[in-house]
Amino acid sequence: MEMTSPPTCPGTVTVRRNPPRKARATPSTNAPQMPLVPSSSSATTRAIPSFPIQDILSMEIPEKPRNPPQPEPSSSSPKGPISDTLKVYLRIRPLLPPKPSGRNGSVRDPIPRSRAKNAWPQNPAKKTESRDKNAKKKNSGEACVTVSDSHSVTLSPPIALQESKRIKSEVYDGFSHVFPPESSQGEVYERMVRPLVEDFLKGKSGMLAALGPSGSGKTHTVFGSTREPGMVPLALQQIFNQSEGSSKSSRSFSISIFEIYSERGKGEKVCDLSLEGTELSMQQSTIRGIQEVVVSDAGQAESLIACAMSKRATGMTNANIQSSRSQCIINISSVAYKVGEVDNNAVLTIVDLAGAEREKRTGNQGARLLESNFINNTSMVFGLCLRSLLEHQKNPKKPLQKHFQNSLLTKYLRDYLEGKKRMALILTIRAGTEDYLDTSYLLKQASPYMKIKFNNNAESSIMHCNKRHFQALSTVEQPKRMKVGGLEACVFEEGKSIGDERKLSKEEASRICRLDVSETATKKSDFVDLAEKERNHQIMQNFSKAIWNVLKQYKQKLKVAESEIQSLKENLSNEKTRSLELGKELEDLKSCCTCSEGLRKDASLVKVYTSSESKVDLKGCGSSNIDEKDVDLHSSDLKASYCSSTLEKCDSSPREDKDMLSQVSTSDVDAVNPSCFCVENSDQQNFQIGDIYLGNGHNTEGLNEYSGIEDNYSNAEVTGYSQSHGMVRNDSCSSVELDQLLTEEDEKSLQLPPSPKDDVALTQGCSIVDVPESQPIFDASCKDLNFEKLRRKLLPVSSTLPRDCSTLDVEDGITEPTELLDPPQSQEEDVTFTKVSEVVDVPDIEPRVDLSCKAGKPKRRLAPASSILLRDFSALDVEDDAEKPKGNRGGRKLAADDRKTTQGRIALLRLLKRDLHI
Ligand SMILES: Nc1ncnc2c1ncn2[C@@H]1O[C@H](COP(=O)(O)OP(=O)(O)OP(=O)(O)O)[C@@H](O)[C@H]1O
Repeated sequence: MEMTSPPTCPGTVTVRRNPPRKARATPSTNAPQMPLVPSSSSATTRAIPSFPIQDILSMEIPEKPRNPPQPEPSSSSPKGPISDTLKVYLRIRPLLPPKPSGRNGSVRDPIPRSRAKNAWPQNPAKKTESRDKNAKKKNSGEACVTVSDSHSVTLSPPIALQESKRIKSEVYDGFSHVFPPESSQGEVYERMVRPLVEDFLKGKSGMLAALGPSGSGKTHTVFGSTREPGMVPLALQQIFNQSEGSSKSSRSFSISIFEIYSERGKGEKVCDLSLEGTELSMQQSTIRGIQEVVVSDAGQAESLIACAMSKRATGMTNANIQSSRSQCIINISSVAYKVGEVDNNAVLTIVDLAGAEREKRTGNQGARLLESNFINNTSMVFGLCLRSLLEHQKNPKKPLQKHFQNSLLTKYLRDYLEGKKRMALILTIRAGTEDYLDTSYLLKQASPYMKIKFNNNAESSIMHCNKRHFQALSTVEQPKRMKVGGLEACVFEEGKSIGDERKLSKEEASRICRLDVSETATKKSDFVDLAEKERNHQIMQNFSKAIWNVLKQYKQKLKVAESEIQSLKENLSNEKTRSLELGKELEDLKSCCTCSEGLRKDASLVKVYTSSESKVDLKGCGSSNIDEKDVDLHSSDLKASYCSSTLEKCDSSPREDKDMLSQVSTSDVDAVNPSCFCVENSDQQNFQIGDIYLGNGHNTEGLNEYSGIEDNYSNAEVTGYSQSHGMVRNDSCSSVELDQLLTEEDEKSLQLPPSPKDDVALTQGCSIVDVPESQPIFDASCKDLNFEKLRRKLLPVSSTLPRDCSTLDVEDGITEPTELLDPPQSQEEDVTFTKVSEVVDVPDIEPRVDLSCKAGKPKRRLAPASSILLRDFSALDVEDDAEKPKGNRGGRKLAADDRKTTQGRIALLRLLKRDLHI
């Protein structure tokens, strides 16, 4: 019997919580979904399909953009290319050029020159001399450029510059490849162009450009010769050979070729070189109207290009027998002619630039020199764009400069110069010592990297001249200074960091001057000044714009000012007109004023009753034509008559009533009597009243008699009007109302005796003007007189009152002027008011005031201005005036004799009248 043990229970049990993960099917694969199979192996084996290896292998994977094979991948090193889109190659032209026979086999030579007119220099002797000179230099065998390796070269200065210890060697690195002088065209093509052509055939555009100084081998490299075909023929052969060999499709290509040139340096033009050579236009980066010639084989393409090159602008210079004077651009485009095949629009562009040239090297003059300026300018702009692209590729943070806008060439090649398309640039240089500056300039401009082994003052001077171009390259160099006073003088100053400063001998200086300074100066003038000119042009343009704006603003301001001036002129004219009107008004007013002056000049007189009596009663005069009211003068009137400074014009009327006249006292100054006193208000005729005393029936003897009396009295006392007495200036007389002067209080104060003699009637013939000589007549304040109360009769002549007397109130007085002042017997009696500033001889007498008569004229009116005159008249001693009647003693004394002299007075008056022509 056999015993079996029970199965043991497992100690731990693993429980799987999460469901088993299932792998998600990959959509990209076409692998079929593998179904879930049972766990049995047989079933599983049947369910698993076989791996679709054949399907996977048959799938077409899209081709990725493939970079061209790098000949020498050394991107990690500075010696390698800095970018795939820009590759810079360097080719060194051999020092000893091949014999001319080799040149004859070039592509251009068999083609006749259609532009022989561009040949330069014209002087064959000079041409030969320059050739010999260049040959000597070339035969020197000295090289300034040595190839360090396949990516770098070393540029060594000439010996003269090395001796100065200021020109040091420079290492230029980073080239995709450096082609030594002995390199062939094929090598250049294989390494540089073939990748481009392959990419082009694969649908990728690219450009090959040759850049270098004149005569360095650009054209030779690009086009080559029959024996040494250049890049273009080699590329065409590859293109068409590969196309023919392609089994899939047959392709054709179109070729367009044009040049950018400048006639005599005036602007840039684009010319089609393919067929007719018509002028083209360019918009943005596109050439309008260019003709593309479809070629089917390499021979056809080469002949087309050869024909175009014959039309290209070329010329002879000292640097190159057949120098290119334009920028030549060849475009090879792929054209699909099979139905259904899509054109990839790839373009292979090959550019042969005109080489930068120095005047000293080329010997260009005139129009050719202008071409040189254009070429140098274009080359410089291209170099600036290239430099900017190189710096941007080294440091993407550095923005690309917009130099491409400054020339048509760079505009057209913008995409390449901005790194958007692939470009292979080959720099061609010459290795001769005489080419050192040109080579150095180009390398500084276009080499990816530069390392200066030694401090080089000459280079620093160039760097200084082109510091804007090579700022990135001058980081290592020590700051140096160099004074270049001109082509003849060359004095170097070593930087402080060097310290081993050594003074140059004259020979060294002159040699350096020959080799460096002149070259530097020329180079500066050729290359650097172009940028300076461009910058100055921009500055001046902006400056002129600013000035223009300022001028515009000033013009607007000027317009505003002119409008203001115009308005001011109008206002001024208005003011002038107004002033003229005012002047006229003033003249009118003055004419009124001049009336009084005229009165003075014309001896117009205002007759004033000068009766010294308080009241003149003509009733008894017997004068038939004198009314009582006309002569009824009060004492105040008398005073007013004095104030008016007028004197009666004496006139002895021949037909006077003798009765009346006889009653006139000798001393009477009868204002009423036409033969009374009259005083010319003119200054010229002042006379003593004593001379005009009336003498009734008296002859001159009576006058003499009177004269004797006069001795006892002053003239004023006798006559009241004497030349030697008070001169009355009534110009200052203001409005005076005499009645106001003689107020009642004044009258009382006057205490004039109410003597009946005061009221002298003419009939009594005892009216005497008793004026004391010691009393002033009137002061200057008695300007305006109120004749209203005087009841004075004015002559028509006196109707025009002086202006200053305008305030005279004569309304009441001017009632019957003619009756009073122009009696029938009287010849002329003018009573005038004296004018302002009129000097009138007024007798030094004091008017007597008949206060008794004041009661009969209670009505008094005070003019507003008279109040002022009251103050003026305050100077008048009224009390004295009141006492004046006492002074009549003389008059009375004379009155006693008047009767005796009446006849004589009349005669005297007549005489006076005759003398005065009154
Ligand atoms: N690598 C080279 N090998 C032999 N000969 C060369 C080479 N490079 C240039 N030459 C010769 O030098 C001369 C000047 O060359 P090329 O005309 O190409 O200069 P370039 O740079 O085009 O001048 P330019 O800018 O004035 O047109 C030509 O006669 C050419 O045959």
